[in-house]
Amino acid sequence: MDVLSFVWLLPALDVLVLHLLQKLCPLIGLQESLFAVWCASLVRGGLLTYVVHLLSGRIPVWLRRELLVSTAVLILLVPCYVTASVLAGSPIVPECLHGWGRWEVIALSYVITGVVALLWHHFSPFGQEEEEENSSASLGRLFSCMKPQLCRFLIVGVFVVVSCWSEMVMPYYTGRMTDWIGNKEDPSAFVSAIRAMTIITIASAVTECLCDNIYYFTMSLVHMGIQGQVFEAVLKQDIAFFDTISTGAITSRITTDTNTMSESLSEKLSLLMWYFMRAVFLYAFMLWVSWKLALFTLIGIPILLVIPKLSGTFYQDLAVQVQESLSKANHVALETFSNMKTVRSFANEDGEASRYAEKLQETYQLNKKEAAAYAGFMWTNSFSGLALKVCILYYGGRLVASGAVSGGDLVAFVLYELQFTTAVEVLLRMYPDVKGAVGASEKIFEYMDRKPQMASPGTHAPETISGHVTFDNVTFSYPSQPDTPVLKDVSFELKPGEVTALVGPSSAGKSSCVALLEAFYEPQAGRILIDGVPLQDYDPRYLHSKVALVSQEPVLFARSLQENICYGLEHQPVDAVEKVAREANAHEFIMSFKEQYKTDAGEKGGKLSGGQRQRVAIARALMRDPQILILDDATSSLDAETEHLVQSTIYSSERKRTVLVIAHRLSTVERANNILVMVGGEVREQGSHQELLDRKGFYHDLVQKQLHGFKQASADGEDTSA
Ligand SMILES: Nc1ncnc2c1ncn2[C@@H]1O[C@H](COP(=O)(O)OP(=O)(O)OP(=O)(O)O)[C@@H](O)[C@H]1O
Repeated sequence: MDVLSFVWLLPALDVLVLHLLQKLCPLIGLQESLFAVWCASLVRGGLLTYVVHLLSGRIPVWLRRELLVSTAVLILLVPCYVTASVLAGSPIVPECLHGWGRWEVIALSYVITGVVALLWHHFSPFGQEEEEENSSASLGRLFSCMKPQLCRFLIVGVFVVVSCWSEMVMPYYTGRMTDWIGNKEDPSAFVSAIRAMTIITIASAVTECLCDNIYYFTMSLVHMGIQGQVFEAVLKQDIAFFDTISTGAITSRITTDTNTMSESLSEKLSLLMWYFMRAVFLYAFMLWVSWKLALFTLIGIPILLVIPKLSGTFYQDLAVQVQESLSKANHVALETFSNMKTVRSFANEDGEASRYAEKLQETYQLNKKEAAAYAGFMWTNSFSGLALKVCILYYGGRLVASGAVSGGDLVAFVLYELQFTTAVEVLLRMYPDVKGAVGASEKIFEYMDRKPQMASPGTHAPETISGHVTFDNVTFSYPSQPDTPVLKDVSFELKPGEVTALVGPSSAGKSSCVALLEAFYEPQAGRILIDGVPLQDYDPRYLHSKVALVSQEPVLFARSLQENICYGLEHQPVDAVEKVAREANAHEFIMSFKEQYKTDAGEKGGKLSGGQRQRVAIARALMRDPQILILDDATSSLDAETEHLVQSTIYSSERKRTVLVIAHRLSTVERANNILVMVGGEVREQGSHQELLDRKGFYHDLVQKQLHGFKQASADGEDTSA
């Protein structure tokens, strides 16, 4: 069934239901009463809503939503009109009462509904079906995060009910006192009312205090849980994720977004709970005092409900935009502070300051819009609330004049009503905030739900591996640049007990081979095997305990040197730490520090020189006693003598490990068992140093160029000294 035929089917069904009801009502004795109108309308509405839901799988979500709104308007038009005129004192007009069975009334109600539907379609911000689904999904997720604290929330709920009930009886006693002042028939009534009010006030204050205490404590537990979960989820992501999303955006998500969400939730949810309970109790008391006035109040409530729904979504969108804009500003600040030396050396403090100011300006513009949306929402809310109060006073005055209610009842009702509209207003005012929190949570759950793009991790973890690595026709491009292959049909082997060197010009793809061997990415074609088993079949933890990498720019953590060397390994004996530090030729300089192995490395190892950082990083890799050791230009910052010492350790080690060395300084790799020459993402040559020199190919050219470069540099040096 197409959308159009469905839209026609609904009115046809409606007219049929109306005719049936018109015939049925007199048969079952429902005539000329308000009750009959409401019963018939509820049956009609129920049937239409059921049909919309029944066929909802075949129509778009937006149409279902709009049909439901139209159905609500359609079925409420006549009963609301009849009720309002009856409450205003007009007698029941049978024609009017049965209006929903007359053609012209049906036609008129359809015209009004059509106009409302059109206005709704154009001005309702609920255009995006996905958004709505996301919102409710996020809300569901938020509640599921609170589930573990269900018991505490139940206790809070009980306290809320007790406290609200205590508050509710106050206006009742005030009303009784008004009657006592008017009549003075029962002198003890005043004293007992005052006594009851005192006891109830104390009880209410105590329960409220207890409730708030438990609630805020529970919410901080929920916050802690969510923050921990997001952090864990981010840590599990593949490296491509960190390539595409800035560190600023990630940290903002973990800190700012979770804070915004928890703050708004803990504060607003508490208010929501209190005021909702209050509204329920207040309305019950209002019904008890005067059902007519209570019904009259209820008619005005839908007006108060529609406004926040409209502005709430607008506000939510703005809240998301503000969060994004803030995260961009954070990113600029983070990038600047983490590269402070570069900024200073280029004297670009002003440039960075204006870049930051630019981002803040964007946030400010959005904040202005957000504030305007909030102010508009508040204004419409207060205005509609005020209008409702005036109408109630007018109608209440007429009821007192006719003797339907006493003066004391009217006072009690007005007191209840004042509190009730305040409660509804607060509930509605919080709606955008809760929506804002849901907006922030959507982004958080996006991270929590994000599945790493790589194939699910393997489980292969043999007791030992020999470390035979095979690159078998590997083709690879980075996920951020899928159309630019950086490795093309690359094949080579790394044998246990041998040192293999990877050389070639810059951007040849050497580090990309390392990234693949570290399983940071997966190749688009070909396979990488260790001891004949595909890399992705290995358990990632096991793999990283067997394969260790010292990268081009090793990053140390702002912890002691000992902690840095033992990174990822717990409780290592001091002897073992010193042994690997000696092998990496780091022991001597570490001992020269006042605090020796306890010396703090500074942020990113900033308190050490480049060469010292590299040696600590080599020690860190050796500490794991890896079967496969990768040194990606890891000795580039060392002086010739230190580099020679470090290399001696690696080349002459008794441990028969597989070593892959990447180096720009070709003198470093002369002793390697096998040298692979990479150019433009392909392996062009391989062999020993001598074999490659004899071949007079790329390697020979590279060596010649470096030799020439050195000679030129020394000649320049001599000239200058002369
Ligand atoms: N994370 C990344 N995302 C996208 N492209 C990348 C990424 N890392 C490297 N590349 C690109 O891959 C190509 C090969 O880079 P790679 O780092 O493997 O070269 P290299 O031979 O190690 O160079 P160098 O000797 O200068 O370190 C380059 O063109 C580079 O721009």
